[in-house]
Amino acid sequence: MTTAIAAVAGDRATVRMDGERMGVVLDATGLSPAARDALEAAVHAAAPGARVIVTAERTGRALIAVASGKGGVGKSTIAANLAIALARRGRRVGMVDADIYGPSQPRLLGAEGTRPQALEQQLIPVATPYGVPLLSMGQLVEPGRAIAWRGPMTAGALGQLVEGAWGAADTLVVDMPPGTGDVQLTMVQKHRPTGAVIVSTPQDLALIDATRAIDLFVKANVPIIGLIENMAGYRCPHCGENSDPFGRGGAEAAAAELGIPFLGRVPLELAIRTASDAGRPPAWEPDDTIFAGLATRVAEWLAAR
Ligand SMILES: Nc1ncnc2c1ncn2[C@@H]1O[C@H](COP(=O)(O)OP(=O)(O)OP(=O)(O)O)[C@@H](O)[C@H]1O
Repeated sequence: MTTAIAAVAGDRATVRMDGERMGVVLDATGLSPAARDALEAAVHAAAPGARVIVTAERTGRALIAVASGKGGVGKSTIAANLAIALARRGRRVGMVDADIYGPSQPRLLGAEGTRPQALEQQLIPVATPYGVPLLSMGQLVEPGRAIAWRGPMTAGALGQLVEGAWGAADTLVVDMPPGTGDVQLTMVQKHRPTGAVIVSTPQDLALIDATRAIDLFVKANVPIIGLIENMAGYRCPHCGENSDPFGRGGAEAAAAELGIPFLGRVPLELAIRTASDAGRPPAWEPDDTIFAGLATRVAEWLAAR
């Protein structure tokens, strides 16, 4: 079978055994999307049953997937604020909202109701008041209709967002849907994120889910930049006192156990919710230290790679 793969793909193919199953990594650098698809189909035909992963053409642009094992942990809030905080540190950041089941970036980034224009079939990101241009699933599909989308449609939509006209952007933050579905698989297989940031809450259950999300990236050889603990402790809006209803240090310990870096904690704070829901991300405030700290760690990771 290896000879058959070499016959159709030459040295673009690297064959690995994944347990009982054959895995083929195809380097599609320099190929057009059509040639890439044809090569992938030829390898599938030459090696029936093998798992084929196509690596997208490498550009200098970093792609950071922000993911969580389950919904409602604040992944979108963290993604928006991390993007802004990275932009404030001098990176040129774009936001891809791939959360097909609950695209919230247009609201979080104060760009609700916007629609991107297309130029020669390439989507042009919309500007936001925070210097982070945006393309969102929510701009491509009527609210509530994405639920009925199947794999190929979600894969196509994700491709349109990631391959938009991002111009000078050197970093794309991708707000992933929760869990480990079609969008995640397409993301890791076709678009090869530079790294993944995992968001979790302090409760054990969320961390079990986070572990599943981490696995998906690890199996696909996508490095984990680190874990962010959100809703970590409660900061009282009246007295400013911090309390930890779910205990303290759980996520940090879990990160150590999983062998991944811990990027920091974001407290559960009424002001974060009200400002975020009103389209005024807290990372934009001059006195922000929470998201600035997270962005520093992510920027250092990007610089060191
Ligand atoms: N640190 C925080 N303090 C207070 N509220 C927060 C915090 N983080 C997120 N929230 C609020 O929790 C709610 C859920 O957050 P968000 O939409 O970011 O979660 P999510 O994980 O992206 O959810 P989904 O997967 O459903 O899109 C929002 O109302 C948000 O404002």
